[in-house]
Amino acid sequence: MDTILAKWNEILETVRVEYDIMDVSFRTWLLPLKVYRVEDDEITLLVNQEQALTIIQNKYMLPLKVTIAEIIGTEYNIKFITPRDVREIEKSSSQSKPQMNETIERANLNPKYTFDTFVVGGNNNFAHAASLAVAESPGEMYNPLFLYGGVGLGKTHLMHSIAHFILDKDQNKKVLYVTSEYFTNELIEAIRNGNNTAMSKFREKYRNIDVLLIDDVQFIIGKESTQEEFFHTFNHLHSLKKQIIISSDKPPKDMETLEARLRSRFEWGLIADISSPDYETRMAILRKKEEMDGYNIDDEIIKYIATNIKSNIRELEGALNRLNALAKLEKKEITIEFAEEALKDIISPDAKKEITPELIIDVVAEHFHISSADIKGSKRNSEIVVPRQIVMYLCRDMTDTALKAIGNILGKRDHSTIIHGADKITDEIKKNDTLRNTIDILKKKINPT
Ligand SMILES: Nc1ncnc2c1ncn2[C@@H]1O[C@H](COP(=O)(O)OP(=O)(O)OP(=O)(O)O)[C@@H](O)[C@H]1O
Repeated sequence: MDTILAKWNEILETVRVEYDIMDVSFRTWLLPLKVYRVEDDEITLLVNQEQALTIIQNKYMLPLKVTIAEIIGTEYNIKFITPRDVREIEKSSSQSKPQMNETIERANLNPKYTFDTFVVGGNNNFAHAASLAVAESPGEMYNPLFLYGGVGLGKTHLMHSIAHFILDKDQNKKVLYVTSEYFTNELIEAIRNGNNTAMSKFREKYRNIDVLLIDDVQFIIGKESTQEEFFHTFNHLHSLKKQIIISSDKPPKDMETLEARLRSRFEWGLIADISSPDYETRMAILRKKEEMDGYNIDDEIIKYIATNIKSNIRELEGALNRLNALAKLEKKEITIEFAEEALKDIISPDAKKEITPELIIDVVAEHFHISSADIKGSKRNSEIVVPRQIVMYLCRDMTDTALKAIGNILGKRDHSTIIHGADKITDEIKKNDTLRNTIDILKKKINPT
């Protein structure tokens, strides 16, 4: 497009001279033409007045085609459109975009998690190849595809990549990504409703699907009715050759307390692991992230992060974000000393193992897709208040930290506020199965054993 635009005046002038076009004709027919689009071997030109279309097509199409080939060195087809066509094109593209966005939203996908943004390295190349194979022919090759690996190593990213790939090829495919926690909570709700309609709605949702992605399946261990329901969902989809993709923190054979019939089904298809990335892959991931987010950080700093954060890609990315945010906030340059100070909590090997209120705040914030600052802050909407009370409950339950200290960390709150918040959750858990399930999962996330 740029080359054509840059040479457009020269092209018109050449047509005028070589085809001996009178001034008045030149100004009437050729000068108002605008380059609308250049795609592959076709140039689309916008004709401002519908009445001019036939004349331009008949008289000037060939001269333009020949001159463009002479000047640019490539032969293009020339197409003409009118403002009315442009309106149609823009209307239909603005309709198809939200449609795709809606499809992605309905499937529960993160638009950023695609194969394009996934860095392939020695730690994940098998899982990546298996995912690509499944994406290319869902339901045919490996069913289920079982991806496993430690925390923050890219399982979710790969699962979403498969889903995007399938939807890009066929927007009408019914694709659904859910965490096993979400599946469990929906099931609890359906059961709690106590009527057949709720249960059949639940079943219809999960069985009327082409591709089902279930993340973090380890959290259904010990939940009998969830395992039972998932077992039937699995059988139903599998028998119809619908693709199932599962992720977990460990391979099926190590999920000892999972029902045996589910464990054996998880082993039917292909099992692929993702391990910790090596240094080169960590560097490549950081560079990709830097490029995508438009950061400009010294190579020395990138190497420092890649050398020191080894086992969790989420932390690797988090370190880069944190450096960038802090540098902006404090209006400082990112030097090695700055990075050392800013990342000391992440990099210090022992700091992470201990269960601290800070760790609890981070895990709860991530779980509820809010920021740690919100939890410590003063917002009072329920999206924040409930996670904040959960933090109070978990800090009291899982750490020895004094209530006063918990209060201080949580934005200088009084110790009676902490007691009140924690008690509220203790009471609520007794009557609310969904909350109990969430607390259960949060505890496992905070203290995976
Ligand atoms: N190979 C990779 N290339 C680019 N980004 C990656 C890669 N692997 C992981 N990431 C990024 O690291 C972050 C964590 O990845 P993801 O959430 O997929 O991990 P996970 O294994 O599902 O973690 P969890 O066990 O907590 O569910 C994401 O932002 C993801 O985009």
